[in-house]
Parts: sequence; C-alpha cells; structure tokens
Amino acid sequence: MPETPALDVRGLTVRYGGTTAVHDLTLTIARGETVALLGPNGAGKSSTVNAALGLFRPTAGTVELLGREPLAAVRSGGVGAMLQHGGLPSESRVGEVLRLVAGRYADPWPMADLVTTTGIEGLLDRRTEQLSGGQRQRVLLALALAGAPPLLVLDEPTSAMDVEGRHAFWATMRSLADRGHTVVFATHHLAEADAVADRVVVVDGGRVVADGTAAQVKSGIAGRTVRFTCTDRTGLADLPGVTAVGGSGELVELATTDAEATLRALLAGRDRLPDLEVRGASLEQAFLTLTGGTR
Ligand SMILES: Nc1ncnc2c1ncn2[C@@H]1O[C@H](COP(=O)(O)OP(=O)(O)OP(=O)(O)O)[C@@H](O)[C@H]1O
Repeated sequence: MPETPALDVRGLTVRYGGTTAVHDLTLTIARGETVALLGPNGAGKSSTVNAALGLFRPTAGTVELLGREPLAAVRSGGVGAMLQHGGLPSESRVGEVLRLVAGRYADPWPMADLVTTTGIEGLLDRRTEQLSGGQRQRVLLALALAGAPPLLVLDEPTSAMDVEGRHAFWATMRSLADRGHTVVFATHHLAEADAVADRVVVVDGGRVVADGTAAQVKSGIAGRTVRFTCTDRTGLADLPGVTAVGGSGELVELATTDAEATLRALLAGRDRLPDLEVRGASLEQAFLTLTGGTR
C-alpha cells in the first residue's frame, strides 16, 4: 500500500465574513518533501497553514496530516509547527520551557543535539521576554522540533532573522530533509524558496497558481530575459514575444515569451547589439508574472 501523504488538503475553502482567503485549494505533499508555499501578502498562506494544523474549522474541505485528522496528528506528536504569531510563556527561562515541552513527548529529540541544531546554546538561561525577534524564532523552532516530528509546518519562519540566522536556519532544514523529515514552509523570500525547497507551490488569491520545482515554475511561466545596451527604446515593446520592457539608463531588459523571435527582430533592425545576454527568468519574474505584478 502506498504511504499516506504527509499533508493532504482537498477542496479547502476559508472565509472570514465576506473575505474568501482560501478558495477550493487542493494540495498533496509526500513524505520527505521540502515544500515552499510562496505568495504575496494576503495570498492565503497563513490561512492554509492554520487550517491544515486544525487551528480552526475551514468553511469547506478536508485536511489530513500523516493520514490522520489534524488535531489527532498534532496531539500524537507527529507535527511540529512554528506559527507567525507563536508565543512563548513570559517570566520563564528558555531552557525551562524547552525541557517542559520536550518532557511531554515519549521520544523527544535528544536535548543537547536539539540545542546545537537550532543554535540556541547561549540562550538557555535567558528569560523569554529578553530575546530578540530572531532569537525568539530559533527558540520557537527548537520547540517545534522538540518531539522530533516527521512533519514540520513553518509559517514565515525566518522573517525576524538576520542573514546569518537565515543561513543557519536553512542549513538545519536541509539536514532535517536529509533525515527524512517533511518540511512545509510559507515564505515571501523567493531566494529561500529557490535555494531550499524541492517543490514550490505559488499561491495567489487563495488558489494554487503554480506547482513544481523552482526550475519548472521559472521555465514554464516567465520565459526569458534579453538584455543589451542601447540608447533608443523606440518600438521595443512591439517586438514579437516581448511582454515587458525594463532596465535603466542604456541597459535594456526585455521579458519575452519567445527569445528567438525577439532576437531575430532586434537584429534585423540593427548592425550590433552590445552586451547582449539571454537569460532564463528568475523565480522573482515568474512569481510576479503569476501573481499579477507587485502589490
Ligand atoms: N482573522 C481574519 N479575519 C478576517 N480576515 C482575515 C483574517 N485572517 C486573514 N484574513 C484575510 O484573509 C486573506 C488571506 O490572509 P492570510 O493571512 O492567509 O494571507 P498570507 O498569504 O499568509 O499573507 P501574509 O504573507 O501577509 O502573512 C487576506 O485578505 C487577509 O486580510
């Protein structure tokens, strides 16, 4: 029998009064995958994550985590979560909170390894209210990992971390993925999704608008970029395949769905095209194309 998925969301709809945050969303994540839920502000990522964790009953649809109903899966210790507004008890020390939480699991992550894996060695004697935003996020990660859960669900886990903290965090996530854990994380950080996730699910307006490896999302959607330098931009927007004209000063960047046709037309009208480069689209371009531009 095939293994049950880590996360199985079917027809999920979440409404808050008159706002539909998630619209008939279906998503299956296999065990061992590292998946980024990528989308602009208000896309419905947190609503999806919170409904998936059973934090509220969705308007419609079903969710199973590790083949079980969400609350049962969470209670069994199968799921570690790090939420956007996750809190820590005040007037306690980090080490106390961590030991308390770890003590609730039959088979917790060995404490010394948990502390080094999450980089909180120096924080154990700190009071929780004295932590910086990034330190707090690391402690929350340690709490999420305390039960050595096979599935980790993280909502913008690095939003308060500095660059170094982010690198350390993602190195931890990669080592977890190598050990067979499933990691699902919501993010706006395109570079992180590109570098860390083996699958990128782009959400916009509460719907999945793309789903694949970062390379597939990039190649399937945004086409290519043709760059060169020139002083006269007349007619560039009308060339075949061109969907946008960008760049600044003499540097021209043409987004195109058909690089060959664009180049042929460009070269037909010019003797030379200085500094010519043709590149695959970045995940950022794909993201902007998919989600209708910047907001
Ligand atoms: N408790 C709530 N009550 C009313 N509307 C809400 C509530 N939570 C979210 N929304 C709305 O639902 C939509 C989706 O919000 P959600 O927080 O799921 O998006 P998100 O992709 O996680 O955004 P962000 O990246 O900004 O965290 C938004 O329009 C938001 O304003």
